[in-house]
Amino acid sequence: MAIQHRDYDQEQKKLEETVSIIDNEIAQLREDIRDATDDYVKQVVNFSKAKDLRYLEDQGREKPYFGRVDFLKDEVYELDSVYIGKRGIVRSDTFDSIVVDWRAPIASLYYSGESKDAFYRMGREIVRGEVRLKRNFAIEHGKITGIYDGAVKETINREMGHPDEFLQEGFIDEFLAANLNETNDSRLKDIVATIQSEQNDIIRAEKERPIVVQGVAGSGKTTIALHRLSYLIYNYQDTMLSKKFMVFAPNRMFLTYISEVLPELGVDDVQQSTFVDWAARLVKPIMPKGWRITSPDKPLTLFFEEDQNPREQEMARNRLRFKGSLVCRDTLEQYIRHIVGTRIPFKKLSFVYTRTKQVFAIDGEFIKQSFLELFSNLPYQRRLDALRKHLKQEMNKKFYAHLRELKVDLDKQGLAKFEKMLDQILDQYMTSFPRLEVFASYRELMTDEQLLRLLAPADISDEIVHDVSTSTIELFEQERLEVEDIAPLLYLQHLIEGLDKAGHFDHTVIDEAQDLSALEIGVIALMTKGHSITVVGDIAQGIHAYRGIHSWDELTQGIFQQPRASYYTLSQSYRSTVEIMRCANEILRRIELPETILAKPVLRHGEMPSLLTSSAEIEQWKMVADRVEQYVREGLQSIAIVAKTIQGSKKAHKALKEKLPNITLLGSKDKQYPGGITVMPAFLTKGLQFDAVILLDVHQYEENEWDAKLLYVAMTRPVHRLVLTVRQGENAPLLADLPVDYYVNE
Ligand SMILES: Nc1ncnc2c1ncn2[C@@H]1O[C@H](COP(=O)(O)OP(=O)(O)OP(=O)(O)O)[C@@H](O)[C@H]1O
Repeated sequence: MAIQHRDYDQEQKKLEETVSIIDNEIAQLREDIRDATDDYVKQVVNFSKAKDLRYLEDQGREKPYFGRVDFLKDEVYELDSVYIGKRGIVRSDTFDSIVVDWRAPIASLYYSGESKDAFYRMGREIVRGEVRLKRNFAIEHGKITGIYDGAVKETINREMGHPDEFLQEGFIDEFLAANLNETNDSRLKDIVATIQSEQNDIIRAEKERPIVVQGVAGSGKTTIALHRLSYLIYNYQDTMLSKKFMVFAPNRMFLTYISEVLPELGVDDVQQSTFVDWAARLVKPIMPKGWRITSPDKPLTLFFEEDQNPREQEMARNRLRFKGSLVCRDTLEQYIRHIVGTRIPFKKLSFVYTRTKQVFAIDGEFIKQSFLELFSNLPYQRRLDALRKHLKQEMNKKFYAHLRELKVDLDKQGLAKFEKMLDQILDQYMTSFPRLEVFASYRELMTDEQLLRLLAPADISDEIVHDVSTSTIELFEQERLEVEDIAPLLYLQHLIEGLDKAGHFDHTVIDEAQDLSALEIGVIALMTKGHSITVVGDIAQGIHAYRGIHSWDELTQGIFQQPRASYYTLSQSYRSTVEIMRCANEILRRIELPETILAKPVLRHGEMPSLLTSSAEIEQWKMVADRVEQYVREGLQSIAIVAKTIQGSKKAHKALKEKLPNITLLGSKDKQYPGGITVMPAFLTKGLQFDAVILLDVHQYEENEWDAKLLYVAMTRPVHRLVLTVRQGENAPLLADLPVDYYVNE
């Protein structure tokens, strides 16, 4: 084991030297910032020094680095030995870098592993060479407690051959295994010491290109998207501001959950929001006064609660899917073309200059061509302004040519008079162009069935068009918008007025992106400079039958074409034990998805999932409460009791709160995940993780794609323990083929 490592003494000595340098730096920094100052520049410098000091005192001194990489540069044949830590540390007397920040270009070698032809990028330059050593350290209280050499692929190659065969089975290196076994709470943490090579590629992907990541449950998507923010801000601080970074996630609780890790990564001032909260603020100014937006939970009730009207469900599905689709985007664009084609007369513009009796005219066809071609990239309203300006220039050209021809020299007054007259004529002329108002236009399109039929693509059935317009009429009669109206309204605003550039993001992360609609992602893309977007999600976890992305092609081919998106997949799963993932994968096998890749759990074993069967409700609550108490006694800190629906979670809370007084009921309005014993509906577990999960009434999940996905999401949340409960005599279709040796029946 590590303590006996041949280089142990040498590495321990190196560590002690590093700590001693850090002690000097700490003393120096304390000295530097001791005195208060009025000088603004000094204040800024001191602020930054105080931050460095805090890091060195709190973390740097304790564990200055976690890894080392030895790199033999090709041309100079020089061996660089670099120690890598959470933050870079530079000696202030010699300016030598004693620890390299994990985000620095050269640190990339540490993550890509040993290789004969390794390289890293320094700006535009590519530095090539050979990675001779990749070493990980476990350090506690200034002592090295473990040294692990080699990246997984190389180790296996060296020792056993055929690395890919082993990797298929989730073989991981010892250092990562040691780190994962330490997982004993549900908080998201930084993984800078154990980022895997395929994760590193995503974190360090070029900033100007959108990236789309399909990753299985627990593959680290959320974690690496946040590490990417940290990487970007470190490497592009001249062109990017972290306060202009935006993270979109599915609910407020999840946002608080992820925000805990951001300061650790050195990016504590990024914006975070759900799509609805952010977009609702943008849409408010274009909504009619007094109108409201319906709760985002409403469709969940309609689709997941029992005894709902099937026709109503179908209508809602048709309407909501349409409003979130790229087909809707195309229909909105078609609407603008339709207005231009049918409601603008493009009359001839002409007037008589009374002083010389000269007629000045611009042909209607010329005006039409100018409008269609010259300004096609501008929003409609700005096109009108641009056209007016263009017509004025054309008229002026004609007028001055006329004056030159007559050899007339007009004085200032004469020119001003002409300009005034021209302005009046143009103002009058432009009244023939309808001024579009965003909401009125949207309402017209969505509620006029004939018009919608005319403008929607032919492959959208008449039934869908009918459902969209009749149910939207009903909704609007109650002076209500639904969440799915927001994205098309903003897109229409982009087409008519343009979106406010001041609110643009330097980089955007969209987490759990499969649950947003393609149009919502399209709107976010419009608001992100240079399409610098990181989209992460898992099609298998898309729980909304009525919305969401069904295939990443919708984004890679429908939105991110210029520049083209890079697409990545992650199949290694780090969260749950092998036993839990084996059961969860069985659920996924039951549904056919275009891009399903089953999760490969890392080789971390734990207890078998339990199936608790009860004959009556009262017995079930007792079993659940007993199990929770047992887990608490065992030291598990976060235990989630998960019902299929909101109603179910309320019922469970009521039934359990006497037996478990510390239990907290969570709903989508909650902002804080309190830890401990919680009860919540399955959709709310999205993205979170818990030590243990108890899934209530699994027989309620029906044999359809959406219920299977919802169950899969909930089953992939626990780090250590999974319990499923069913009622005796009830058929649980999604568990029907679960091999009996995959769980313990109790
Ligand atoms: N390279 C790694 N080293 C150590 N832990 C890791 C690594 N990658 C991921 N993890 C851990 O795996 C767990 C799951 O990560 P995360 O929540 O980011 O995954 P996800 O893909 O977003 O999951 P889901 O889609 O299921 O919500 C976390 O506890 C994270 O710390």
